[in-house]
Amino acid sequence: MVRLNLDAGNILSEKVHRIGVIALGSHLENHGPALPIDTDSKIASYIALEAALRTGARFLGVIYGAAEFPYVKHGIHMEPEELVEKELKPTLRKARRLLKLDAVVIVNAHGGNDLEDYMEDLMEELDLEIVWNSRMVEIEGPHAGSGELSAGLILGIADLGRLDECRPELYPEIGMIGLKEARESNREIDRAARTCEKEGINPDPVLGQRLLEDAVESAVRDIKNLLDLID
Ligand SMILES: Nc1nc(N[C@@H]2O[C@H](COP(=O)(O)O)[C@@H](O)[C@H]2O)c(NC=O)c(=O)[nH]1
Ligand SMILES: [Fe+2]
Repeated sequence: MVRLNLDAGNILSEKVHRIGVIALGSHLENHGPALPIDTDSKIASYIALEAALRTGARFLGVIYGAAEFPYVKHGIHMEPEELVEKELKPTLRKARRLLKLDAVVIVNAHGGNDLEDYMEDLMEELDLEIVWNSRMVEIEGPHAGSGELSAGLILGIADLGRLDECRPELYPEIGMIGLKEARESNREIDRAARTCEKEGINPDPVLGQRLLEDAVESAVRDIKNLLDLID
């Protein structure tokens, strides 16, 4: 049996090898003409990878698939139960077994992944400490709005040459301004839509950097807290 060099690399401590960081977003979701359909997965993956690089935690990649409320129709999504049972649970089970993990931080960057209430049972069934981190969704503001576009600008996935086409009458998903059913069904979405209507879409690299840094530092804090938790 090979003895691994657990003390090597930019690690917080040898225990950090037992903590995984996995990204969860959405790969198939319209974000207007200036951002790709997998914007949420790319933002989540950046945050998860950067947090792993800064702490030495295991980067576990990205989950395929995403959930969404039925009244939000801007992409291709699955039911939350299906995402948990068919994607998240088997992936975490395999990671725990193969990498001998004791804990995982799930970095979510898609507003429709309303999975926090599933975490308790998941921890129980997998005998795994799990932290659900949705910091980016909490701070970015409206869907495909200034916040997401600015983060996309920093990641190099935003096409500002198409900014003049970023009009809700052409792309109703922007700020969810044109998603009538979603706005009538969810006060949060309606509020975000009204903010977007008022403020417009303004790409700002300083805002983008600040949002991403805030989200990465949030995931780093979760990893540090888990280090104190696992013995
Ligand atoms: N997709 C859903 N989003 C939201 N909320 C609003 O959208 C963004 C999330 O956009 P993403 O592209 O990152 O998914 C979020 O910041 C909110 O402004 C929902 N509303 C939740 O309360 C939702 O149900 N689905
Ligand atoms: Fe999303």
